[in-house]
Formats: sequence, structure tokens, C-alpha cells
Amino acid sequence: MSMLITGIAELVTCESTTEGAVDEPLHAGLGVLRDAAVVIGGGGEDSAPTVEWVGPAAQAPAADWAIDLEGRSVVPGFVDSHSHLVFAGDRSAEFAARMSGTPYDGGGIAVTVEATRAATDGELRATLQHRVQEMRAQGTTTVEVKSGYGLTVEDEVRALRLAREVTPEVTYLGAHVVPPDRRDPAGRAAYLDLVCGEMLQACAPHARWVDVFCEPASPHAFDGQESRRVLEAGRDAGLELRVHGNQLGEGPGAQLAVELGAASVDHCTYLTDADVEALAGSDTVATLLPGVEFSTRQPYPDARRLLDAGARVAIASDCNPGTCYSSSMPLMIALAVREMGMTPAEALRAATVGGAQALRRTDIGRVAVGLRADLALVDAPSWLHIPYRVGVPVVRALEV
Ligand SMILES: N=CN[C@@H](CCC(=O)O)C(=O)O
Ligand SMILES: [Zn+2]
Repeated sequence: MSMLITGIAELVTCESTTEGAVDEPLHAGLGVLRDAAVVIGGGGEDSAPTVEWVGPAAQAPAADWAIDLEGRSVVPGFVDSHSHLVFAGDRSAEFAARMSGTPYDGGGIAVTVEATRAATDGELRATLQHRVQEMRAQGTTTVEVKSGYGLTVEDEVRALRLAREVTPEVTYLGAHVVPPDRRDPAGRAAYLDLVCGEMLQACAPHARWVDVFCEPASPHAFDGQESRRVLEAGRDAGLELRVHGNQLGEGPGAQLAVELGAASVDHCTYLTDADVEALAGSDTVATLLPGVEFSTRQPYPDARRLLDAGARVAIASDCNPGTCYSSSMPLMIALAVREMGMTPAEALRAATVGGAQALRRTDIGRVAVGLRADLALVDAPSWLHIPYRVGVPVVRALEV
């Protein structure tokens, strides 16, 4: 069965080679077609629908079904390459304290760990599914989900199994923080052995990625040497690498990610010139998480500096109970434009193609023949309404 979608005022393909794309600076790099149509087809029990045709509405072929979007716009579904959706408990009071000056240092993670361990599978599954639905309702069609609020072998495996029910982009983050009851030097060393040993062996079959909170500025997280050990052990167990780095201060995270060939280093709030240079000379994506700076009152990362240097940039939500309990990619785009020096077109690319690069996926993040038909509908005559109508729910995943 095939479906023809017509009446698309602006279709953002994110394909630079799109024939007939408008040649206007505002839309640079987006491959925007006006008065466009898309045909999607396929899709069954084991396969997702794909794009079969893209072009001007006047030339669209016939299909089994047709829908008319009546002058709305379509963009690639957002790729949210960084989230922590498997958790229980509430930290709204911690957020309120930060708004009146208490700094974030990662210590609140222990609160979520306790609540998550105490929750049943059913409770965790229900909230996880609800959060994924909340994301789709705001245009996100791919999400990466990390463990990291279990911090025992059993609880980390449980988080990964649950995450795998909603996405293939599952990340083992046993090295989120050292559990509160193991913070003496011997306990810390033993926990690192566990994360790189028994816990990794139990978790690796359920994950694609390994991640580490590399942040010497936090007493709860891991320094450069510890992070290297976690990443190398993960790589030896067959996992691909991602890093939380440079969130609370300058540190080794970004350069370690580049050196080890990680797909992405996430946060990048505090980067030295050498970090920027290393990122620009690599294919490691700098994933910026502006909801975190909003929710922690930190300075925003300088996206302009990274883009001008030639680095690959993505933006993601980091949806989690501590540093950013927002699942809204439209909000992240708006913040990137307003606070991080990105043009609207750069921000949209970072939320689609950039996210796909950060997950090393070539089948998502663009609208082109043969790719997954992961589309988002913008209830407006231009995709520019995404940052323009900040706070208004103008984007949702297109259910096909
Ligand atoms: N910084 C480390 N981890 C999360 C925050 C987790 C929490 O505070 O619960 C982040 O990406 O910001
Ligand atoms: Zn995170």
C-alpha cells in the first residue's frame, strides 16, 4: 500500500541535492521544496514505511491513498539523540532550589536512583511509554534512551530491557555516578570494577552504546582515566561509544571522545580552543543540550564557535529528572536559535541530520527516497514557525 501526501506548503528534506529546492539564505542547507508532495509505502510487521517519491505536487504519481495537508509544512522527524527516560520519582524541589541559586553538581541523581530501584517494572514501563508519546506529540520520531538510575547489575539490566521496548538506540550508563553508598576510595574502585566487569557483561547484550559521565568537576562522576577505562571496556564488549563531557567545567571528555572515536560528546558547555579544534578535525558530533542550561542556570554552549570551526553539531533534549525535565525538541530548537547563536536552519538541521549523525544512522533525519518515512507535521505555512511560535504545540509526528 502507498500513500500520497499533498498540500505541503514547505517540505524540508535536509538534502542539499534536492532538485528544485528554494535558493534563499533563510533555508540554506535544508533542501526546502514549496508546494510539494511525498509518497510513502511499504511497512509491515518487520519493516518501517519508507519514502518512495519526493517532488513538486504537480508531478506527484498516483497512490493507493492520499491525504491533503492543506498548506501545512513537513520536516524530518526530530532525532533526539540523548535522553534518560527510565526513571521514577520527582525532583521538582531541586529545580526550584536551582532557580534561586543552588548550583547543580550531579548529587541529585542519587534521589532518582533510590526511587527508580523502588519502582516496579510496570510503573517504569508506563512512565517510559508516556514520555515517548509526549515526544512523538512534539515531533520526535527517534529517541536514544540511557540506563543510569539503577547502578546495580539487576537494575541497570532492567532499565536497558525496558528502553529496548521503545527504541533500538539503547545506552548502557552504569558509569552515570558512583552510587552514594560506595563513595569511599575502596568503594569507588570496586564500583568501577563492577561497571567494567560483571555489570557490563550483563548489560552489553541489551545495549548498542556505552556512555560515561566524564566530569572531574563533580565528586559524583568520573575523571578522565576512569572514563577511558569504562569506554575501552565497553568497546571491547562490542558497544559503540558516547560521552557526557564538559558540562560543569572544562575537562577531558571532549578530547577523550575524539581520541576513542566516540559517535558523540554531549553537553560541551565548557570547551577550550583545543577541544573545539579536536572536534572540528573529527567525526565525533558535539551534541548540545540547551534545556540543561535553561534548567540549571548555566551559560549556554557556544554553538557558533563550533559551527564556524567546522565541527558537527547536534541538539538534543537530555530529558531527565535532574537537569532538564523537558522532552520538547521544538523548545531546544528555539533555545539554540535564541541563546546559542544558531540560525533557525542550522538548529533544525542539528535536531534532525545532526541527531542522526550522533547516532550514526543514515536512514533517518532526512526526507529522501529509500529512507524511513519518519516525518513531522508543522501546523503552519513554514517550518520557521517551529522556533517562531515558541511554546505553542505546532509540530507533531505524522502518523502514517
Ligand atoms: N549529567 C549527567 N546526567 C544527566 C543528569 C542526570 C540527573 O541529574 O538526574 C545529564 O545529562 O544532565
Ligand atoms: Zn545526559
